[in-house]
Amino acid sequence: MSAGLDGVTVDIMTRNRWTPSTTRVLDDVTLPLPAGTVTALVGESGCGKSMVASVLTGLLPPGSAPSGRLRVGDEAFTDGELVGADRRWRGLRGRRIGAVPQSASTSFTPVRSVGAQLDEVIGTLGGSRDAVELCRRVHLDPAALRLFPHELSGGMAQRAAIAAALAGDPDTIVADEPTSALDAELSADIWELLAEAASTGAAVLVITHDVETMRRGCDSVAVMRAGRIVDHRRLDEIAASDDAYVAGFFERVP
Ligand SMILES: Nc1ncnc2c1ncn2[C@@H]1O[C@H](COP(=O)(O)OP(=O)(O)OP(=O)(O)O)[C@@H](O)[C@H]1O
Ligand code: NI
Repeated sequence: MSAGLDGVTVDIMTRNRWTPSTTRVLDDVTLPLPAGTVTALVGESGCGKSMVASVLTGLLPPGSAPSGRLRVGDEAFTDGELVGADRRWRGLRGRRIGAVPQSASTSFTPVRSVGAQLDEVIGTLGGSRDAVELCRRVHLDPAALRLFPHELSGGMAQRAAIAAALAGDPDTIVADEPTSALDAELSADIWELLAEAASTGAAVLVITHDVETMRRGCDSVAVMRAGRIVDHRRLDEIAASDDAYVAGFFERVP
């Protein structure tokens, strides 16, 4: 099932001493996420990439005033419904939309084994696969289920976090910088894993700074600047852009 943002603008009300002011963090963002593909989202720090993830997961911060439309499969959320208070969000998160956090360490509590925590997620979401099957899907040795989060390597922890995101069999997957803590080889593995999830029909969005290994698993790249999508094309096309801001992200891509 495909997903996508359509003309989404988000203003956040902030209070500076006594003067309320509004910051536009997303400006008319249209980002289609077709089923079966991986879309990468790049852009300078603070340009709004994580806000796009917040829109997709219904987790915009308090004080957000959104407009526009989000589509997830056959569900559509318009304007105020985008803040995530809508009851439909509860059925969506985890089941239709899986989120992979930036740091795997934020997905797991240190006090219980990885297996116990995965079982809990599967139970809550009514997932059809058990923890061992999920491990196989993310190429994680099921022996890791007996371990505590601090006993996993960075790459293993990120695989376990992806396993948790896949537990409810979501058809849209949003990963915010899933490879930022990993070396190039492990990053490439994670991209391949996300591409594998897409090959089973999921729409995958990966927010990243990792242009060197993204070629291992991405179908198109969207570039953001100051809350707007300024370009969105295939990696080979966009890397050859004449625009200095856009091309700047791909300088080190051989
Ligand atoms: N809770 C919040 N309240 C008000 N403004 C916020 C809030 N969270 C983020 N912002 C603002 O929204 C803008 C976009 O932030 P966002 O986190 O989406 O950037 P980003 O592109 O993900 O950056 P990075 O690469 O550093 O993660 C920034 O200007 C930030 O200051
Ligand atoms: Ni971010």
